[in-house]
Amino acid sequence: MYAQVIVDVPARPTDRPFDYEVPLELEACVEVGSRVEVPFGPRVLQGFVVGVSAEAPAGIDRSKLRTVRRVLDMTPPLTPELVELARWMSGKYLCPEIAALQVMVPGALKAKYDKVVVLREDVWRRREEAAQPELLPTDPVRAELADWLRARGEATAEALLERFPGSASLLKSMLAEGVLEERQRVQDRMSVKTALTVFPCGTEAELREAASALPARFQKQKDVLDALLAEGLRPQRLTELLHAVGVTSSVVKSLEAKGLVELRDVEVQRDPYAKRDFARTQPLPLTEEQSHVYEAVCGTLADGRHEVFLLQGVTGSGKTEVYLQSIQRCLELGKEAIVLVPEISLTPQMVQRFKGRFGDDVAVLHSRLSHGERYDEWRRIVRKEVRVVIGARSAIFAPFTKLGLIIIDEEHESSYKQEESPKYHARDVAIRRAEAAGAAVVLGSATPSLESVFATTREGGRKFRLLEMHTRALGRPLPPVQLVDMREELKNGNRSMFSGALHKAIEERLHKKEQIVLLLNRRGYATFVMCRSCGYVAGCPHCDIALTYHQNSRTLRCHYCGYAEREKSQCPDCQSEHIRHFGTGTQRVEEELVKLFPGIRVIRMDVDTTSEKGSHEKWLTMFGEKKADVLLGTQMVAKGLDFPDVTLVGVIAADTVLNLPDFRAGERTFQLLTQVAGRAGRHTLPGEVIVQTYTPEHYSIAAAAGHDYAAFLETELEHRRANGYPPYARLINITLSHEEVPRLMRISDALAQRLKEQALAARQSGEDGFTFDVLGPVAAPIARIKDRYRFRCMVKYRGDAVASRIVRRSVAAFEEQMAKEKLQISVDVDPQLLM
Ligand SMILES: Nc1ncnc2c1ncn2[C@@H]1O[C@H](COP(=O)(O)OP(=O)(O)OP(=O)(O)O)[C@@H](O)[C@H]1O
Ligand SMILES: [Zn+2]
Ligand SMILES: [Zn+2]
Repeated sequence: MYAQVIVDVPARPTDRPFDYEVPLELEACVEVGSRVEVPFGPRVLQGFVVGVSAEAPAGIDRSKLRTVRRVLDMTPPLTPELVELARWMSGKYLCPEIAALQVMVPGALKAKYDKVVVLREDVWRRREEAAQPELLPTDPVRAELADWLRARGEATAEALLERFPGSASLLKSMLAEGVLEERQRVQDRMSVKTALTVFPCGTEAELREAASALPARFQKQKDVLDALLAEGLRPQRLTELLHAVGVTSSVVKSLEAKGLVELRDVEVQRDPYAKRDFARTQPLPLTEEQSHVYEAVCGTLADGRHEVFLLQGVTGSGKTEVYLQSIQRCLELGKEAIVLVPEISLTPQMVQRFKGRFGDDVAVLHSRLSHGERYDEWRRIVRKEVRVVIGARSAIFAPFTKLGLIIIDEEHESSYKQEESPKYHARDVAIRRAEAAGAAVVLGSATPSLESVFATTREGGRKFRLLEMHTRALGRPLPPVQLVDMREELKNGNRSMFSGALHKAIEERLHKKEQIVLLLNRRGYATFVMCRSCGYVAGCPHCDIALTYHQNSRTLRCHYCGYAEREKSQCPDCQSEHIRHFGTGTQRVEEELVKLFPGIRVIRMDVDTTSEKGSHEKWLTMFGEKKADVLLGTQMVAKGLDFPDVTLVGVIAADTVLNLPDFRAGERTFQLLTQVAGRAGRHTLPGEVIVQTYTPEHYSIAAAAGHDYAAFLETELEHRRANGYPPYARLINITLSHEEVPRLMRISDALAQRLKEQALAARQSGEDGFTFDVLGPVAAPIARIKDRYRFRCMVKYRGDAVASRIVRRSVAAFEEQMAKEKLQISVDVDPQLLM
């Protein structure tokens, strides 16, 4: 048998399958998707099997083929379907195939390489037999060490020295002789967690008898047996048993010596939700709008067809209940389901809703899990112990084999795009995967992305089917939104960050004991340090970006390279002392709230207060228990939260995102305002929203205030069409970086030139149905990071396959330069962030 293997070297020259022979004894465990250890040049590497065949590959000298050394897992971590998906990702996102395969398995399975020592039996025997015995080294440990190693197969040097203390020089000389050999080995970063477990040996009657036969001085041993009997002879973890009975392990060891119990290592599942009880919930009777959507999805599920639905439902319309019941149906049909939610809204509330409905049938995958927890959740999927997975972006790679339904909640979120290689978009990967599996996809949002809405229109080719829900499930209207023009406030002498209207509204809520959500959009709102006399702004010496002020440590830090310096008391340019930090961080809002409303209880949620594991959850639980009046935060308070007593939502400044150099700025602003407004008045109490802004006339802000998606869409599409931006075209960002500007400029020009030539060549060779425009090169919006200058070419294209090929070929021409002179070229297909 032969295997085609993609090896763990993420570089272009090795980005293809290599052929290996599979030894007979491994044939049973090698399949497409297996992880193997193979020799590669002088090294040993991890690789993934992407093809197997009974015949030797044509045109290959069999005697030259090297063999697979080891299969790393009994069950392949990937399915053939995922291997195929990785190939597609590599083509679409222009990343090495190994990068796509690696992103599909948990971090714990990423290879770590270490060295082991093995005994060369042939050399050993030759020496023992041929040599004159008097010339052989006489160390008595020698033979012992060889025996031990022979029995174990292999051992690390540390293990050897631990077993044979003081034998370092022996080890060295045996290696020099060639009797021992050092080999590289692939090791998993994470092993399964095990715990010593006590297994009672014998029937209940036998153990009772044994217990009573024990002499009185063995009372402790009796206690242990009694404890085991009391638990119905259930195997128990050693530590727990010792703790419960109050004895030491020697007592259990004595029982083991008597053959009454046995101690064995048993795998322990790290279940992050183990200690939690989730109250089981029943399906709610659906509203008319909900059942309309549900029926449509079920129809497709029943047919086992692939179809993409765009579910546009206003905030609070009950999309989650529709997801839950659709999944229920999917499971009844014997299939599996994946639910993607943005990391930020993977809150306990969301997890609770899914665990509550499906109990242990759900695995949860998110980045706050430890490596080990994540690995264990993932293996529950491999072992088919769960049929539903809920998680952030990478959960799309859950190794299911009978996928029936993929749900993507808040489908417009830019966090579905991975910003490092492979730079994939989970929405597009989901659709591709569902297509191959014959599964349905539901994209849900109150504010769908323009790309998705466009795909439901005639002009967009009606690729998705639009389903709408216009009313809230609990019958409340959407809350009225009041826009407050902050320029007017300033004119009227109000210099506070709260307008008169917001101030009054907060006061009212405090009086009525209702709750408040305050949003401070921090993007573009970082606190920077500026001199009031000369306008000097403290910037990073290595990156073209302002330093951010951190109050806790009184330092200025660069968010790109980590550079830090002390707070300044004097302007380095003009020596003035009027240098101070500007901008409104959440901390400052909190301070002001406390000053204006004595006794107010504020929960602040931002990167600073949620970095600890579980803190997110702690704050939200506290807020849910009404232990605070205000939930103040960044984007993370805007989404998915469902608290009945929130009746006021305030936005401190709506325009902070609008001025970013990104064509999606208007879209992002509309989405954020609509989402956060949606947190108010979701249950029985009526809600109210106050949005403070310096540009109330901006169409994004005006449309959000009117809950008018259609108006927003019309204006925004107009802009996009006029400028040739998505959804009318797609983009590829090619960023080049180098330490020297003139060199970088020359290379960038050459790349742009080559892109144009390749496009022309494609057209001349008869390719059509595509467009391909090259913009730039220009300096990137952040023109320097870590002392490397950055230039950018932007490609606007239509026609995926051709465009990818053109870019791939053009970039390939610069490979040598990339290797030789520290040029970096990074390609981002369908970029979400343009910085
Ligand atoms: N059929 C129903 N009957 C009764 N209550 C319902 C029903 N469907 C949903 N709800 C309730 O309505 C509230 C809002 O629902 P949900 O949170 O699912 O809305 P959503 O559409 O996901 O909103 P958002 O986009 O704002 O997150 C929840 O408290 C939910 O329990
Ligand atoms: Zn100055
Ligand atoms: Zn920097």
